[in-house]
Amino acid sequence: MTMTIRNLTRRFGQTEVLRGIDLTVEKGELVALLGPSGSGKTTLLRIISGLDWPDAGQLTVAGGDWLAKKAEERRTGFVFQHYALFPHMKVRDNIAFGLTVLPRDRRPPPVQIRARVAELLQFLQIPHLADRYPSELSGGQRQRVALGRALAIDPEVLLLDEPFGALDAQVRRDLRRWLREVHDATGTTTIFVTHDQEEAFELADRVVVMGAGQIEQIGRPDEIYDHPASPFTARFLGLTVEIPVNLRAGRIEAPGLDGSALSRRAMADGPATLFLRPSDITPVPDPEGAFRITEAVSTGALLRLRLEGPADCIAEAELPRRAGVPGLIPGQRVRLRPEAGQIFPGGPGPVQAAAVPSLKTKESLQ
Ligand SMILES: Nc1ncnc2c1ncn2[C@@H]1O[C@H](COP(=O)(O)OP(=O)(O)OP(=O)(O)O)[C@@H](O)[C@H]1O
Repeated sequence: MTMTIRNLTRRFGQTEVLRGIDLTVEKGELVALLGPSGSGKTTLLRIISGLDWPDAGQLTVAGGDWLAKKAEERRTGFVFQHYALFPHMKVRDNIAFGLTVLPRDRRPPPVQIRARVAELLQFLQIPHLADRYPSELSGGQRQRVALGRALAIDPEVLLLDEPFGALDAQVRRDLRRWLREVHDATGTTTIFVTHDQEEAFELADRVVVMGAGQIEQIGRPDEIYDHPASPFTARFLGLTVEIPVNLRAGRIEAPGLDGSALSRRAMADGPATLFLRPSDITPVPDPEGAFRITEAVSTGALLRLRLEGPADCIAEAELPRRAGVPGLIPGQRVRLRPEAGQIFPGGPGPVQAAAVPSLKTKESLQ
């Protein structure tokens, strides 16, 4: 079933924490809510689950009004960052919990509950943990059990709030893959909250970028990565180098910038700001170059350069250290060759948050 959210707002005192959220999640989709701390992701998830209520707006699932239903009537499965397993219950009893507390008329008989738990333990690859207590599990194992408990009731919507946030990087990666497999096998509509870009992009069918209580952009991971629609999204997705440029006949011009690798833009002439990822900048040694290397740091695999340009413009470039371009040492002059980037109208100072003009290939502009 489809979930539709329309113009949802939520205020805490004077602070508007959700400011008109519009979102549709299709049946069986895995959607990631991605955004910095405080952008309203958890508040939105809590409203969907029925743990919190909006001040205005609509939330429907399969056409039915979910705001008219209490949390326990909504059939959502919820997994939090901090394991909310019952410490005095074994794993099998934790997983069974949601079924054992159903009202008598909807509660399956004990034999069916046991069968459902056994099936989930197998499916989630944790049958060997069935008789352990939560204190005898690793963090990753606890989150597998927490997902089992959320899935036991066969939820209409599965809600995950930073479920892997407290785990180390390798376990997170393993669990991410595992979760995607579980999702593909169950087809449960899933909304996943994270502030980790890599996690959102690897896991989700669509990513919803949130900033300050608003949706900044919705799209497939590659779409968003390649074409961030606002300066906010660009900065959040790592396009942290901002260079004031001038647009002339679709060409990007700035002192010390070699824009030859960038396609022409279908934008009006005038001042603009070019947003770049440090890894998309190639510094080319050039005695006449307008940028000067002020710092070079090796992280092992990468060489990170800090560059100072005209009009106090500071840039950062990051390249594989083994590429070993000679001359990239502090004091040397370079020009910058961006391999990819995003441009927004407006010069130095606040950049217009207007929707990004569509990127055209060189061919389509000729
Ligand atoms: N019960 C509450 N009372 C007052 N303010 C609240 C309450 N719950 C959340 N907020 C505020 O609402 C804003 C959004 O919080 P929310 O937890 O939804 O953000 P988030 O994007 O999930 O952040 P994080 O990634 O840190 O969990 C924050 O500024 C927070 O302080």
